[in-house]
Amino acid sequence: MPATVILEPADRCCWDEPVHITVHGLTPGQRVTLRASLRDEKGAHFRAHARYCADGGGELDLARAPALGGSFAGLEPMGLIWALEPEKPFWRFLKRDVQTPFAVELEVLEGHEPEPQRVLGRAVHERDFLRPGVRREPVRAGRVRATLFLPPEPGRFPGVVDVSGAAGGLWEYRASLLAGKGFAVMALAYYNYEDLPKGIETLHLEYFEEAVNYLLNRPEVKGPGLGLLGISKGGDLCLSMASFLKGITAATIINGCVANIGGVLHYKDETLPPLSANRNRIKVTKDGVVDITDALNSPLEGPDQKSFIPVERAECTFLFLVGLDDHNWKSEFYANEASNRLQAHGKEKPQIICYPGAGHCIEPPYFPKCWASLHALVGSPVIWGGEPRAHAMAQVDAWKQLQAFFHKHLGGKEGKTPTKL
Ligand SMILES: CCCCCCCCCCCCCCCCCCCC(=O)SCCNC(=O)CCNC(=O)[C@H](O)C(C)(C)COP(=O)(O)OP(=O)(O)OC[C@H]1O[C@@H](n2cnc3c(N)ncnc32)[C@H](O)[C@@H]1OP(=O)(O)O
Repeated sequence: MPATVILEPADRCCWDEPVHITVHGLTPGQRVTLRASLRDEKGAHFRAHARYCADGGGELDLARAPALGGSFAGLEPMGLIWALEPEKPFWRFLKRDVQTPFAVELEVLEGHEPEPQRVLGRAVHERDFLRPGVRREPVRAGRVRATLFLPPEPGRFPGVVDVSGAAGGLWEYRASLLAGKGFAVMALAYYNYEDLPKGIETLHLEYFEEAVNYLLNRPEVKGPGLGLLGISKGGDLCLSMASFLKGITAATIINGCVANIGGVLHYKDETLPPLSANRNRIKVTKDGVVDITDALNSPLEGPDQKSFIPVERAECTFLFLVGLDDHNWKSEFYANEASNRLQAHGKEKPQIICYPGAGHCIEPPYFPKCWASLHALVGSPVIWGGEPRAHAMAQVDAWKQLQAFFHKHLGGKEGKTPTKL
């Protein structure tokens, strides 16, 4: 008997939203395997599968039925998405063009055998990166190279600058999704994009200042200050922006470093050198992948203190989101040191939310965790850390927390989101 896959919302939703999957038309207690697959824009295949049993009425509801094994186990209504794994080694799940969705193919297969079985039902679920009506506007203003995303409704919105990690380019997926939640978000490129510097060796905060002023002057942006959202290298850039520039009200740092990283940062007559590293502390795992967790020197010792970002100069409120299994570097230590420095100077204690089992790449909800991939500054694959389920839960919570934080400090909805972890 053919089975019917029912999706709610039907056919499509935004990538950061859950989808409710049920299967109708099975026999009571029937053993089936559900399989999800997706092809990214470079043609790389991602797959996940899980074994289930239908209930006494021949229905399978992923919100009620635990998976009995496969890519994950237990009650995981979104497991088929967050547990997607690349076929290609060291491949990372990324979205390059936010104007097109990812199509997830779902199949219901007969039985629990590991080999392919008869297909009982099938559905395609499209997951969008632009909520209907969200406006996408490329920004080429002065030196600024960015993309601005505006919510569909007319009005003025809390403004956020989104700064990605090292590797450069212009990554829009976080900004486009966040604009769907009522923010005016500018994804900002800062190197390796169009006519911007090719490398990270020398950056000038004046560029970021120009971007901040551009966004603040947009009529759609509710002032008086902006939010900053930075991950990894983007995190230390946001700390520097908050410390040196005017017009910043709130900053969320996802697994950032409290010291300047990768290249020299200049602002007017001040310079922050990059934190130095010791290659002898780089480990190679049993799979032959590089683990750089311990490579960087401490920003509390010797000449490396010059790289410590003077966060005490910042006038804004901070939220640090930390993966406790970050293998890129010591994010918890850096967040605590930022907090210590702020408090030592009489500043407000920042909120630090730590996620056990979460790795370095804390992305929007349901992004499959990447085990290891090419690290632009290292030149070889590095492990990012994170246990898949804990990492997936952290991404859902972090997404809620950063929205609540920005709404609280930039306007819009009030309130604190209690962490579920
Ligand atoms: C034993 C060896 C020892 C080595 C020693 C080295 C010592 C150095 C000292 C180390 C000190 C440690 C210092 C730590 C400092 C860390 C500071 C930085 C912290 C961060 O910011 S980490 C965050 C990383 N960045 C991001 O998250 C942004 C996302 N972008 C990316 O990851 C990259 O841009 C990406 C996807 C790898 C490449 O994108 P792009 O440039 O657009 O891609 P191309 O098409 O041009 O391809 C280039 C290259 O990348 C491969 N590629 C493309 N897509 C992917 C993908 N989805 N997943 C994995 N790999 C991908 C592609 O195949 C190309 O590779 P080639 O080999 O073919 O050139």
